[in-house]
Amino acid sequence: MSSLIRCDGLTKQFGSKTALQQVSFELQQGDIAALIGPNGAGKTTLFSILCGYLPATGGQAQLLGHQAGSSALFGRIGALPQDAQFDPGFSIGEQLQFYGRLQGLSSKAAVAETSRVLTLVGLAAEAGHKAAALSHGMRKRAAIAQAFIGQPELVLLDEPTAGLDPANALAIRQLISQLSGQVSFLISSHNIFELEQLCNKVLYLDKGLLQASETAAVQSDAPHYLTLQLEQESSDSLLQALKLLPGLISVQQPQKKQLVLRVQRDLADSFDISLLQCLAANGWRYRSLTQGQTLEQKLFDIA
Ligand SMILES: Nc1ncnc2c1ncn2[C@@H]1O[C@H](COP(=O)(O)OP(=O)(O)OP(=O)(O)O)[C@@H](O)[C@H]1O
Repeated sequence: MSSLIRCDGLTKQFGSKTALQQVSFELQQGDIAALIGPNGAGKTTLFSILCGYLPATGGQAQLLGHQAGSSALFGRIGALPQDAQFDPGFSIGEQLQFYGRLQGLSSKAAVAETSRVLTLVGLAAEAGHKAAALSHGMRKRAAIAQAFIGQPELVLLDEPTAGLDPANALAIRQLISQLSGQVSFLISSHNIFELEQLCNKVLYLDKGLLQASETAAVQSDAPHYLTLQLEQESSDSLLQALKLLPGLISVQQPQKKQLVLRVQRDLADSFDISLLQCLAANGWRYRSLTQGQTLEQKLFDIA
């Protein structure tokens, strides 16, 4: 298997501030890797160096066998920067076409590619809209669409689900899952749980240091966990309704407003959808729905 990303002793200083300290790791083609860490850990700095937006202060970063920022990587890598913005003066479609032209596509190919990537993220009908006319979730999906223009081999997504509601976040995870096999991914997030199902590698960064680099090795038959934080206390009728959902193995109630659901892994995606539909249909409001319970515990023995 050939190398997807290889970093050796990567260091980044901003004046006296060390954002990355001797970071070394290697990912292989086909990997779907999670880059996890708290605020200020250095995730965006690492992304920016890999994308060629920022030079490293020391060490090496290679993607697909080339130095980060090399012209040989042009068109082979797609990226969603954390603060991706659209120009308010042009429609989403016009901007994606322009981006396609910058990648060297003909006008006709740029139009076709824009239509392909907007369809991928479920926004084909919104091509003529300006960013201001789209919801936050739609803007995020449009920015993700941009990262897929030109069919890159590697896509870097910095916080692709930040600020999205559970249904939109699920749609993004499903898209990534659907494209895995054709595209390799490096995805950053604060939340290890939401990437648990998607990723086969985990890089854990804290204070600029790579604390752990692990193979996730989630077994295909291991149960999937969901933590549901309710706005009100749970009730018997809610528990009864949840028990009817296909795929549920068991429910625990660690706190009055919190439920931990154990779900069959092969039904996890359809379970998420039926759970959200069940909550909406019964008017049960929830504060958050987070994925998983196991991976961080495996890495750090928190349990
Ligand atoms: N341009 C800059 N100038 C000075 N310091 C910076 C700069 N960019 C980042 N830093 C510092 O480097 C460290 C790492 O920041 P970075 O944005 O990479 O973290 P992060 O893991 O992406 O955080 P978050 O999850 O909050 O986005 C932080 O201490 C930050 O203050």
